[in-house]
Amino acid sequence: MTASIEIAPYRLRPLRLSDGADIHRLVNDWSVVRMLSHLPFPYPRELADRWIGSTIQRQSAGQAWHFGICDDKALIGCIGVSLDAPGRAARIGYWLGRAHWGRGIATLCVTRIVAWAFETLPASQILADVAQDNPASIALLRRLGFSEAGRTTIAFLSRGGEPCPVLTMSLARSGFSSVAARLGTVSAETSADHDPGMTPRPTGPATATAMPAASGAGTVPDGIATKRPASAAPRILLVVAAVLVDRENRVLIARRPPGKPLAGLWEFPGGKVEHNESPEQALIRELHEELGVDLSAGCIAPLTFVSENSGGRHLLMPLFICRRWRHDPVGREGQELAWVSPEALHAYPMPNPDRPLIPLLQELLSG
Ligand SMILES: Nc1nc2c([nH]c(=O)n2[C@H]2C[C@H](O)[C@@H](COP(=O)(O)OP(=O)(O)OP(=O)(O)O)O2)c(=O)[nH]1
Repeated sequence: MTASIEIAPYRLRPLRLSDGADIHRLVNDWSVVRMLSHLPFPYPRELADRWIGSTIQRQSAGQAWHFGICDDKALIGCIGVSLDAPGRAARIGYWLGRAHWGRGIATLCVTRIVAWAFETLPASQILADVAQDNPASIALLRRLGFSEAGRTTIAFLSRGGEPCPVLTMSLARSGFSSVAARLGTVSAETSADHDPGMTPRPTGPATATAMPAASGAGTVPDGIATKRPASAAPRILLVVAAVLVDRENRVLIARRPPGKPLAGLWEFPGGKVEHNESPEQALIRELHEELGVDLSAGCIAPLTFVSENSGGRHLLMPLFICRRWRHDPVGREGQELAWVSPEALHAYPMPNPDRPLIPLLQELLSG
């Protein structure tokens, strides 16, 4: 499941079926809905539920990722990305309830989701379609490095089907560094934009428009924002993983579920290290979330690490080994699990960075 993303004081989290009433209340507002091409106005309550259902399906299919934007009290908007079929381009869309405009929230969220998309998805560019009469959103995207890639006309359902001129803005993966640099500088307090921030297609809660995310280039561990010069090396994606070894010296691997990048490949259980977490804390959390396993009273020892640059991002993955834990591992996120002898690991397709680990484990655990 896609994790929540903290961008204090806000939180981006996957949408839930129970968000329907909030989404309806926020979107059924002319000043918001007029910038969303595929929503009728008035916006019927049941369309919000249908849209949330469709976003959940699209995420499972690995087509789109939508997040609710939440403050400390409630959901205040949505943001998401959808991938085109070849996985080359991701489209971003977002909207905020009117009461939340003008505080830099859209800038903060779009910046973070662009970073997330480039670190997570395979797209080489991110696109945004913006009504030409939405200057605040156009300005926001320009500030983040987007430039005009084309002009078209889209019939806006919200405006009674009226054809409206739309700008397609794009940001290439190679331009990502300038966005990433802003991650360390943009805050809700310091960035005062007008952010009605809405691009018409992607995030509208009426029809199931997908939100994608891009892939493996610039990489920021979720929640870790650092400043760096635009020309610096790729960002580090800090992931922690464990080799759980049973009494027969078999190791546990998990299959990445549909909807995740690298779906279908087998990996060592683990995940991204979050802000303010040590690798050990992240490992204990991830294995509890993913497998229901309790490592806290066990013994986890550093084994080796992976350091590999691929597709513009740099994966740094401390790998721990563990022989004692509480509770039997179960695939709590629907992922397939397998206990495999080190000699048999070659038969399981794994992400490229894991391949050098196989001979190491064979040497360590066999014979
Ligand atoms: N856990 C794990 N990740 C690996 C391995 N090899 C490898 O390249 N990776 C990469 C795949 C992903 O790009 C990244 C892990 O990120 P992830 O998205 O699965 O992390 P997560 O569990 O926090 O996922 P999510 O909640 O954000 O969806 O590390 C491995 O052996 N184990």
